[in-house]
Amino acid sequence: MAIESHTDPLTTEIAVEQAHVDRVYARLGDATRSAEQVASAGRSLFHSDRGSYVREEDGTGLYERDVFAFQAAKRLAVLDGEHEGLVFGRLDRTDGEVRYVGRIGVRDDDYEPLVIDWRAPAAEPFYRATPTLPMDVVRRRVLRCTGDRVVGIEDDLLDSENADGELVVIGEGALMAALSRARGHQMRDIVATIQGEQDEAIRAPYQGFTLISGGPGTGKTVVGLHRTAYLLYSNRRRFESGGVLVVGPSRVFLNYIERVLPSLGEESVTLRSIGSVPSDVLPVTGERPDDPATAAVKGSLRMQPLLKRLVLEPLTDQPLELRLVVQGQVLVLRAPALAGIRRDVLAHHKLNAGREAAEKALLNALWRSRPSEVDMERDEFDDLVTDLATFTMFGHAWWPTLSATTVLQRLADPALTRRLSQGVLSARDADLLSAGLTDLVALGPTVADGALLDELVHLLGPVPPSAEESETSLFLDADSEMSELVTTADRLSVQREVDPFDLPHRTYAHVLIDEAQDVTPMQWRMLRRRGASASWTIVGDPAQSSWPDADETDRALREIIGHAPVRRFRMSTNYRSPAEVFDLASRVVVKAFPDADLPTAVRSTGVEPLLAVTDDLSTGVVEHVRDLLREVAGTVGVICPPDRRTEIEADLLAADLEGADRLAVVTSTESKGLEYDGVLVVTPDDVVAQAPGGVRSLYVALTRPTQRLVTLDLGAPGRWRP
Ligand SMILES: Nc1ncnc2c1ncn2[C@@H]1O[C@H](COP(=O)(O)OP(=O)(O)OP(=O)(O)O)[C@@H](O)[C@H]1O
Repeated sequence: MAIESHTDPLTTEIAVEQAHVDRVYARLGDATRSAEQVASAGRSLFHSDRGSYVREEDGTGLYERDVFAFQAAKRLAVLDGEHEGLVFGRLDRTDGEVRYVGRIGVRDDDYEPLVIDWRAPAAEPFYRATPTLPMDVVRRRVLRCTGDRVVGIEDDLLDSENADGELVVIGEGALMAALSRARGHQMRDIVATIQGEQDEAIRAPYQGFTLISGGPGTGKTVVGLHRTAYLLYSNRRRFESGGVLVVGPSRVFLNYIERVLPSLGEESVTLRSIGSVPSDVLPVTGERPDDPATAAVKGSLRMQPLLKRLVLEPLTDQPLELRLVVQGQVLVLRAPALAGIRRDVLAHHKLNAGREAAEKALLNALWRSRPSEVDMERDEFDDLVTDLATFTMFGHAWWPTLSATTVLQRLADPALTRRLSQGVLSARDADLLSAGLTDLVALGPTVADGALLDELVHLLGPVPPSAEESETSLFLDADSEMSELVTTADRLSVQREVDPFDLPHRTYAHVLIDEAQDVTPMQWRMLRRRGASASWTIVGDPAQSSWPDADETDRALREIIGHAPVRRFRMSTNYRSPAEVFDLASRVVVKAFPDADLPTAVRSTGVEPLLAVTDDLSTGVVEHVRDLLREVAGTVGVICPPDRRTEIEADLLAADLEGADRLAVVTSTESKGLEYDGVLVVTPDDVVAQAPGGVRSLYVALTRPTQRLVTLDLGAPGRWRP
């Protein structure tokens, strides 16, 4: 149908862009069909180490453009058709050239670009050009698409002097439109509206350590994820074969961010919650929280010497002497001799790898202690002794293979813990630790236990597979698998042969740590094992930290960094919270932490936060949640102290609220990194009292809303108010 001249400029421009988008999808359809034929013929020859993935570099027998189109089509298949279009940007340049920018690159039959991948250097001006530095761009256009349909356009005129008189400019800017959109349960990519300072961090070279800091809502998480996609694009061979690990604070957080990388066309990344990082060496993962005081002990570097002592501590039910009969003569090794052998062997071997050496040392000691009546050659003596059932049984009992869980569980005994932790932990901390380990076997490890178990695997050496089986069945439950997202990279690592004498940690070529301010010193040690020769991106905001000893965690991080090159980026704009909400949150945090890095909120809604007081918490919560569900189109979060959660969940369930599928009840710790359109913070004073970070945890809660904030005090205005 011809476009009528009297249609409005938006309709006309949409039709123009739709025509180009149609060409792109048509090209992809054709290319996929022909490339699949070529690829399936060539697959047996060029099968890559990534399963069904034919590498761009491996296409020796395929025409380069076919491989290219095949890759593009494969990536297209993972895009979320309902939300995200393939093409999202257009640049009109001063020289008249038009470039389209998309989630992936697509070329036409003549290998001319129809769409440039957003990560390619040619797409850089899309993110960096400004009216003061237009980089030869006259107009930047953001296309809003639903699947393959163009539904909206937002333009920025960057160089009015060089603009052709016919150039149409539409909309008030894509960023504001994107920021005002209702939020769902999952984070979206921001590929169409990445801002200049964010782009610099995204495209920074991979080597060494890239540290990204900034206050709440400045896009640190989303920038980290886009950087991951950028690194995979720009160094695919290195990062796809070496693996990329993304670590976030919790399973809830992973669920929240899990769509972002696939929507950018990247799937070969391993996402793990901090509690599930050791799942490569342990059959269990930790998602349970500890109470803040116990978590502080478990996360501290003081645990390191304690665990070392624990590994050297003989088991209580170990035999005290070895006694056996050879040629009618009794040979005996008593406790001091056994202790000496144990010490010598452990000086050179990890416990689980030391059994053979221990047996040899026992044979040596027995040989030396034999009475003269024993008359035989050394070889004969060794054969005879090793065949004795007494000797074998002694070996099992005296030098058992130990799992990390079995060893850590010993610290649930307060007397042992107090003795072993002398000079390292106070008596109070030792008791907290013991109490915090009583449920280790019954309930599985806590998040903080994960790093302790990992340290123990490191100290003990892995349990050989045959010995592991009985341990494995202890905890495996449906839940434990959900704390990580299994990707191609994981599946490959599972297929790896296990060498019981080799440390089995999976290592990665790049590691991205989000919410790094909450990583404890013991967790940093655990992470370092996964990225010993990796490059790192570390994202965080100290003002949102739950960790009581900032110096200790800084030290642990500095130790990881060593002399590697460090690059720092600071994000300065808060894209999440309206100015009215962030103003309140900043006043709360600076009262306790005057050095907090406060960004500038980019958006204002004109609606002040509502600071409410109620005499009846149940009624108050239900009323305010009902109002919020009516006022915002997207999600509503109720952020409460841990001890009120069950009661609030029950009240909300009983109230049968309309729109409850948009509603979530979380603690401030769980709300880390998440956001909701409307937020109700219940009894902020209790949040301060019960959460590990005190006022900093309340600051996290107050900075979660994208639209509305309500706080609810019980009985009288709270002490938290600025
Ligand atoms: N350039 C952008 N365009 C559109 N949306 C953006 C942009 N940058 C950030 N956002 C949005 O701002 C919100 C906050 O981003 P993000 O969660 O990454 O911030 P953060 O710095 O990690 O926050 P916090 O420290 O509070 O967890 C998200 O909804 C994100 O999509």
